Amino acid sequence: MSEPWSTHKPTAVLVFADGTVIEGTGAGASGAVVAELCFNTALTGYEEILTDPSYLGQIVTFTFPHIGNIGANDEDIEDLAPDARRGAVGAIFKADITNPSNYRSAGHFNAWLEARGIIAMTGIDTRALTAWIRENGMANAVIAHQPDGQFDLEDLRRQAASWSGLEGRDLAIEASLQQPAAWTQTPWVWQSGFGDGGSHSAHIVAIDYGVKRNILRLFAGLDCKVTVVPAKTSAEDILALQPDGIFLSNGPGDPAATGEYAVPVIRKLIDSGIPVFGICLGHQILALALGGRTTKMHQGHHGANHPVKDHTTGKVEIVSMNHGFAVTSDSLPEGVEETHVSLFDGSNCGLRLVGKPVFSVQHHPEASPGPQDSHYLFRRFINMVREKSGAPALAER
Ligand SMILES: NC(=O)CC[C@H](N)C(=O)O
Repeated sequence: MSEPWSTHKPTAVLVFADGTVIEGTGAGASGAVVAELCFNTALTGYEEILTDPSYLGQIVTFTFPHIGNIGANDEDIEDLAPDARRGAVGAIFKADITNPSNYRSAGHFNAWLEARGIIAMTGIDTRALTAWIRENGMANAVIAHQPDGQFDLEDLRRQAASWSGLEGRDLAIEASLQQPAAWTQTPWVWQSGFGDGGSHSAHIVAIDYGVKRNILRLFAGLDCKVTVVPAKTSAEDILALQPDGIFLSNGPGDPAATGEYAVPVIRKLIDSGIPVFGICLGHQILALALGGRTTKMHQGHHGANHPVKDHTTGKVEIVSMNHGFAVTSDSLPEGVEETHVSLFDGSNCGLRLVGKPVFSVQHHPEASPGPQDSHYLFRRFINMVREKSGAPALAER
């Protein structure tokens, strides 16, 4: 038979270093980008996921089949600089993107992807691809979208093969703000939207390795004045701001690479006696500062339904996760206690420095997207701050 079965030409490809090519339909921005391929199993919050700066250098495969059908808006962006395009560089979906249907939508998701420079493809069996990542690990790959369907596959394969990957890469410096900034917005509330922080009971200085907005909102919502400072700010400059608490943010890339400049700063801040709280990358770098080690994970944790146990209370919380590196539990030195553990694989999810107001978690207590079980950690931190000033403690839950 000489007639082709289909005249459909793929307008997007995912190309692996070994030459494997997965064909699909292009969406979002056109072009090609090499990155690490990971998956996210959350059912909601695609806009928050794609704008989480921790995803810089990664392509996100969504296991949930319908992505984009509630459109896009400016309110659900997690990146601090909304136009800076720091976040996931590529995205893979099962279903084609439909017209938006939601009262909060301000535009079509495809146009939003394009404006943010995110290269995407649809028509992929994303659950099968996720099963493949689970077996084989997070691979380096090129995602390419060309409306005319013309691809130089050998060139794309070479790009995938020659990319050195995320290990050893400091991406926090790319995700971080260049100048200090004040943050006042409080969390979104049904029917009234975001609020603005008022009187201030404490000053939190957040070191920005790629911070998510909802973290800052939760601090502002707990009556804190919030100042965000760039990743390379010195301990002296941070202390000059007279913080009551110091926050170490989430962020992209390898904690070991970022730790090179962050660790000496964090050690000095711990010595100052001011309470310190870290999330995700901030947790990993804090572990390094305390003498622990981090490793690259096989498939990472990316989703919104991960069970984590808090050893302090014995309670299990369902959490939002997004990490591809982890703190090695047995590397934690004496005096540093493991406080949280993943019930999926037993990996470390939290630590505290015994006798000091210093602790951190691997998961994302701010959620966005995800369950709010871990919001109590913000109150735990603020209580450390309040204890120092003699203010009465907030209820943790
Ligand atoms: N969300 C984060 O802060 C991620 C931390 C780090 N980049 C990792 O992948 O493990």
